[in-house]
Amino acid sequence: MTNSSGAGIRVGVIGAKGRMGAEVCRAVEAADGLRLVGRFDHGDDLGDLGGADVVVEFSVPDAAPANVAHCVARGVHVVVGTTGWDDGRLETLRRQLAEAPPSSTGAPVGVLVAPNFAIGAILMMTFAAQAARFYESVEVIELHHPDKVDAPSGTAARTARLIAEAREQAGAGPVSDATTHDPEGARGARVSGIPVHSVRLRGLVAHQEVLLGNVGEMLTIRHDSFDRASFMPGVIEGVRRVADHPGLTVGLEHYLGLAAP
Ligand SMILES: NC(=O)C1=CN([C@@H]2O[C@H](COP(=O)(O)OP(=O)(O)OC[C@H]3O[C@@H](n4cnc5c(N)ncnc54)[C@H](OP(=O)(O)O)[C@@H]3O)[C@@H](O)[C@H]2O)C=CC1
Ligand SMILES: O=C(O)C1=N[C@H](C(=O)O)C[C@H](O)C1
Repeated sequence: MTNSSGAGIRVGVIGAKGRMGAEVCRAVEAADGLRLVGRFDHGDDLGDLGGADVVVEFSVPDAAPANVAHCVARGVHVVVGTTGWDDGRLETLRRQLAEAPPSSTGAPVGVLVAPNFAIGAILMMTFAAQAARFYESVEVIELHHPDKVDAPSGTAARTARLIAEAREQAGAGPVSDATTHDPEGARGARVSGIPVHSVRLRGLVAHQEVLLGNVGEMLTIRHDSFDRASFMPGVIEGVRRVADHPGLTVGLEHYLGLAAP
């Protein structure tokens, strides 16, 4: 995409003072053909978004829907990394997109909501969904830094959902679990019927294991982000391609040929 003036893609960042937002600002400034035109954070007036063609949103789950709605209502494409997009929020966003004005090039607005931009995490989710139907037991363990405000992680919630969908399509039954007494919640959360366990530990960044078990064997699929740099190629790819994907896309895998279009 180039904008109407042909001067590359003008990019705004919401949540620009945060851990991810600051990293995204650096990555945009270093990327060919992208120009950082606005940094916005808590309390800032988003206004005309600095004239951005594409906004990258990394704030907090309770703020992201209003920020994205602001962009969409102004015909600005959005790449969203913030978590918390349940079915209700996604449905509201679809309605907002249906009523949105066209973008600056006249094309319909595109929004990409991606729970994880790291290529390895996307592959982990894809592999887990492929493997899920072959195993009696599946559990997800996500491990993150202790400053993270949401649990389970957006990636774990998405992984559990993809696993559950794959199992349902294959006619696999519920995962085995004889537990009848768990007053402290030691068995973790159930997301789409899949047990999910959240660890918060100083020193960690973002990590996940999917454990799949059968009689006599276990398959472990693990991904580690040791540095937030791991998310940047995916974010930049999203910025470059979001205008070619009108409407709502959930998951960067749809831009990478890893999922049905
Ligand atoms: N999709 C992916 O690949 C990844 C997603 N994430 C997700 O991204 C989100 C941000 O993570 P992280 O950067 O670590 O969090 P941070 O807390 O470091 O950053 C969030 C920033 O957003 C600001 N903020 C709060 N409210 C608003 C608002 N209404 N408008 C604009 N900015 C606001 C915060 O300001 P203040 O602190 O002053 O409130 C803070 O500067 C989380 O949901 C996280 O799970 C994280 C990593 C990768
Ligand atoms: O808060 C984080 O750090 C992360 N959030 C995303 C999530 O909740 O899945 C992506 C990644 O795990 C890092």
